[in-house]
This record gives sequence, C-alpha cells and structure tokens, in this order.
Amino acid sequence: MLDTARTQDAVRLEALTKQYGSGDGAVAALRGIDLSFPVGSFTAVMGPSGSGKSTLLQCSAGLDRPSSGRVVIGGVDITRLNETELTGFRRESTGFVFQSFNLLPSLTAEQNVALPLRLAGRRPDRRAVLRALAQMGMEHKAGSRPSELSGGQQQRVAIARALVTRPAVLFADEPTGALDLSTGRELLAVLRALVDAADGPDGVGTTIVMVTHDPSVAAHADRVLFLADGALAGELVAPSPEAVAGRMTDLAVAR
Ligand SMILES: Nc1ncnc2c1ncn2[C@@H]1O[C@H](COP(=O)(O)OP(=O)(O)OP(=O)(O)O)[C@@H](O)[C@H]1O
Repeated sequence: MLDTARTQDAVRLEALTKQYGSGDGAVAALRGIDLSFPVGSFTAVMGPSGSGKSTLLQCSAGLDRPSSGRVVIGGVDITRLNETELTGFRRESTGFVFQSFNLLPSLTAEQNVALPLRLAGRRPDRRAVLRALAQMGMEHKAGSRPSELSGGQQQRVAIARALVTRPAVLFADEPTGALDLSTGRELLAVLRALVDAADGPDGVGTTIVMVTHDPSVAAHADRVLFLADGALAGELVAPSPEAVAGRMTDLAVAR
C-alpha cells in the first residue's frame, strides 16, 4: 500500500544526479535536483533542448537509474529496489505516456489497456479496464485496433492504459507532441480533469508530471519547473502561456 496520504508527496526527488558516460566524455545530465510533486498536482517540466527534462522524467519514473540521490514515490525509495522489485513497482504504481502512443498494433483498445494488469500477473478485471477507457471517453472504441483510431483517440487509450492500475503518478513525455492543435487541447483538458477529479488514488485527483516544449501546453499545469544544464532554474505557479514563453526566452538568452 502506498503511503501517499502520510507524505502528501506523490514523488520526491532528493539530491538527484545523473551522469552519462565517464572520463572526458562524461555528461552531467542532472546536477543535484531536489523537488517534490504533491499528491493531486499537475506539473510541467520545461527547459532548452539537452537541459535534462527527459532524464528527469525517466529517473523519476524508475525507467532509468540515477547516478546518486533518491527517488521516493508514495513513501517508497525506488532507488533501493532491485531490478525485479523496480519493474513490479513501476507497473503497479506509475503510469507513463509517450509522445508516440506506443500501443500494440495487433491488440484492441481493451486488450492494450488490460496489458499492464496482465504484465503485473493479475487477471485483468474487465470492469477496471472498461472504467479506465470510459474515464477517457473511449469505451465505445474498446474493440478497435490502434490503426482504426485517430491520433487523439490512440493517446486517450494510451492514457487509459497508464491509469488502469490506478498509479500514484502519471508521467507524460510530450503527450500532445504528435497531435494537432485542437486535438492536443482536448487531450490537455482531459489531463486537467484527471487532476481535478476526486476519484484518483486516496480520493484525490491524479498526480501528473509532464515534459513539454510548448508554453501553451505547459500553461495547463498548476506549476511549471524550468531546467537549465541539469539544474533547476526557477518555477512559475499558475502559469500563463506568455509568462512561460518569457521565461523560456530568458533561459535561451542566458545560455
Ligand atoms: N543515453 C545517453 N547517453 C549519453 N548522453 C545522454 C544520454 N541521454 C541523454 N544524454 C545527454 O544528457 C543531457 C540531457 O538530455 P535529455 O534528453 O534529458 O535532455 P532534454 O531536456 O530532454 O532534451 P530535448 O528537449 O532535446 O529532448 C544532454 O546533454 C544529452 O545529450
């Protein structure tokens, strides 16, 4: 059972560093990040190309191992877990949404959404699968394969798949990057509604951490964090697209 109620932080990063390679070719992608993502919050992560956004997301989600520091999800320090434990924890307690949807083409929407339950060794509960699809307005497409769905519909199915285990946190890497403007806006409204809904884990909304390059996308979040050269370079609470764009311009000028 996750201890999110006690900590009030869905995810906490402590002195997180990540170095790729060694010696002369070493790259410090993260240089000591301290951060927390409160339960039921929606955070966007922005920064120039190469600033460490994807690395931050991958390490936070347990898809990559940091070089040092701690990642605490719902009170569990995932950096102390071995590979098997980490894989199990990730499947049960985190959801990840990619720009490219990553649905399995030969499976129906319903089978795609059931996949995390199967991988976790659970007998897929059809009601839970259909509930996740319904949450994303996709129950009427349960029998469709990805090739029969629009991009926006595929991403909704991908989010339903990420939510089916009722994870403590949903990580999203450019979730609207492959969608046109209006479909992207619809999807962001859906993400916003998930955060604002009171039917997430522990009776509060879903916690979302999202990487994006787009200020108007970031402005849907409660808070925007800015990264530069692997370090935190400020934040904006209740962001507007203009304020976010202004900060991004400042960061580009400062480079
Ligand atoms: N597997 C890897 N091996 C070596 N260096 C890497 C690796 N992955 C990322 N890096 C380096 O780490 C730094 C941070 O990369 P990261 O992908 O996290 O940045 P980003 O902010 O997500 O960039 P973008 O906006 O271009 O996607 C960059 O200098 C990058 O070149």
